[in-house]
Amino acid sequence: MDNGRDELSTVVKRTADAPDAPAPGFAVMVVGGAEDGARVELDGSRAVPALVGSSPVCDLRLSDRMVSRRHAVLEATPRGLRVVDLGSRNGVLVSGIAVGEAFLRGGETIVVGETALHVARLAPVETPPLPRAHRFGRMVGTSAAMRRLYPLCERLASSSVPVLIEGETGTGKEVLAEALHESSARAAGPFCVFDCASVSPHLLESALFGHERGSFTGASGERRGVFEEAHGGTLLIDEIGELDLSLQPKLLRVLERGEVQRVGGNAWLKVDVRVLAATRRDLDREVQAGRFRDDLFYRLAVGRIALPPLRDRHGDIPVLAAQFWRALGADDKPLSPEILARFDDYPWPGNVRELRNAVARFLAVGELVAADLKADEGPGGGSLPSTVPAPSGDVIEAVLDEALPFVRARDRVVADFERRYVERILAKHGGNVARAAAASGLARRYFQLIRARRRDKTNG
Ligand SMILES: Nc1ncnc2c1ncn2[C@@H]1O[C@H](COP(=O)(O)OP(=O)(O)OP(=O)(O)O)[C@@H](O)[C@H]1O
Repeated sequence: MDNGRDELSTVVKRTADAPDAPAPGFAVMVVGGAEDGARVELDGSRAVPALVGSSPVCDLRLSDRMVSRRHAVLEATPRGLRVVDLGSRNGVLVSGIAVGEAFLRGGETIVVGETALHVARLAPVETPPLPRAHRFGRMVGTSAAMRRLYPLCERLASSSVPVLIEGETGTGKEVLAEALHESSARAAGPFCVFDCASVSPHLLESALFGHERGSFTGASGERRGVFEEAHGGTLLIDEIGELDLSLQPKLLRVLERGEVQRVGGNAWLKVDVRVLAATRRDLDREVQAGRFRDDLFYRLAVGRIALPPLRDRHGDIPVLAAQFWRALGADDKPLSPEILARFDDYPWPGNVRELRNAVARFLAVGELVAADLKADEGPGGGSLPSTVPAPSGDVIEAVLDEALPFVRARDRVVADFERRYVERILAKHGGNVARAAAASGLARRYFQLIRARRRDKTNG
């Protein structure tokens, strides 16, 4: 497996509060101590974040023993240099005051552990014009935030290095992973997705690496793991932040050796797989908190892309809504400006997925479902249509036990309800879709849509 970190160590990350205007540039320099004079520059046009800490992955690596492995993150934003304490042991001081997060203008001194860092603002430089591309594969977006990402996506697609894709739920991490695969030299090979959150912990190892017959109770036959399935292609390990600490060294070994060992087996099997990983967690914090191994992070994040939330993609909502409107089978009539304006005003906590679902519901029902677009009800406010009956307690309990974020938990409950509902009503009507749709009181097109969505999820 290729680990061309040196060529492609670029990290592009945009944060929730970074609008489209280019950010000013800053230089942060160590003053005194073993690393006196070491500096990092944060390019305003690309908003490149930098890690400060004692870990080898850090852009500003400090040998100060009072500094945590991942102590703080620095990022150029239009509001100034953003400094965030990553939960360090000894905190971050700006001009003598302890801060969790602060925006600096330049001229300040940041103290981490016993090390002082001087912040200087750089003179503005001419920034290259944004690329004109409006999409990367199936991933659509005309906003500046998205267009800034496309050149990096192109570069990463043409290499075989592991890539870490970060972003809130529904921002399109899986779409991007597939687009990277499809634009790569591996496009003719398989694209496999493995969701660490959907497999129970005791089956994870066998699902990833396979098992030999009789290797544990219930292993009646041998089984290939997803690494073997993805041989010659790309494997997306979704929700990598959920991977149990005990399995992380095993995954690291596979990435280093390019070989897997099935559970209960002795042989090492060669696998040619490009690994992409996705997470909605802040892995920098997970590493700092000791829940994710630094060395595994280093292996996975050779390339790193953070997808911005939809609320920061200025101009993308109408483009995406129109695209979904057409793709979901609407006739030639475009979405009305009133509906687009209401979409544009909404913060979309469930991001592009929530927008797609809202368009699908609008298409099916012909009007916005009353509970949709109520931004004041908290994350995902009210996008559960009022026509959906309460799911059974066992499903809710199971989802609650997983302690997922609200939007994701709600999606799981609705998904489970939809699957069971469709199966039940189809069975009752002998598999006849027209009769099942009529009996459920849904337009046939909407019924088919739910059915296809469930099938996609089951296959995916
Ligand atoms: N930029 C985009 N262009 C077109 N469709 C998109 C885009 N981003 C997301 N989508 C659509 O939004 C939905 C959610 O996307 P996806 O599953 O890739 O999100 P995700 O970030 O992986 O979500 P999660 O973290 O919940 O797994 C899909 O239906 C996908 O097709």
